[in-house]
Amino acid sequence: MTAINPPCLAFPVAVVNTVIDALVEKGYVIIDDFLPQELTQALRNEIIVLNGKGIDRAGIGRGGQLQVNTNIRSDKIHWLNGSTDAQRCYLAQCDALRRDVNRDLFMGLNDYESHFAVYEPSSFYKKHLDAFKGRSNRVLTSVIYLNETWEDGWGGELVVYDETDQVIERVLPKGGRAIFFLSERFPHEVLITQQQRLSIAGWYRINSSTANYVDPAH
Ligand SMILES: O=C(O)CCC(=O)C(=O)O
Ligand SMILES: [Fe+2]
Repeated sequence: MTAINPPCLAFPVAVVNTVIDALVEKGYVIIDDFLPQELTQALRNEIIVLNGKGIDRAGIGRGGQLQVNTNIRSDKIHWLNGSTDAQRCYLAQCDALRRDVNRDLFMGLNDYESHFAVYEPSSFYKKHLDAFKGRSNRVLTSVIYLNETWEDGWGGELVVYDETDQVIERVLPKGGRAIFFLSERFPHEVLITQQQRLSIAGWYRINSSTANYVDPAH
């Protein structure tokens, strides 16, 4: 595993404020070079090693109701569990962001779950919402991209729609780039990729009495 050097840096205050302001103004934000390069590289190395050993196809739903439906999505995922320095650093910074968001926006987020995702060539994730209104405890979605480079023409863009189904963003999954969006407001899809596409998708969640519902699509 690659050592992280310099050791775990906090997200700069200006970046945290950009996220918070954008969530208030428009409900989403895209930030380049969100993670320090060393951390992006360490996380990328990890997912490549894990993928080499073999990781599972993502399912839809949770627990006993988990189904693998490759018509909807065809990525492979591995949940982060804090078992390496890079994961611990990433999770610690995401948790610090959670506390900052709560402090300023009173969102009451109380945890963050995240998984690596590998989209092999010809993989996709059809249009979906990460949370349905009042039926999920997922509130804020984050996606961090881990490829070193990404070129136009490789496909694999994240297409984000607004509440009236108009395309508002086409995001190239460039390494170090991050997107945050309110989970129940923005339908989105991952277009078919031509190249192996690496990322970490994560969700800030609230505790709620509706937590018995199955979160859609994960
Ligand atoms: O990788 C992306 O750009 C988005 C992935 C996604 O929508 C999800 O995992 O729910
Ligand atoms: Fe999603």
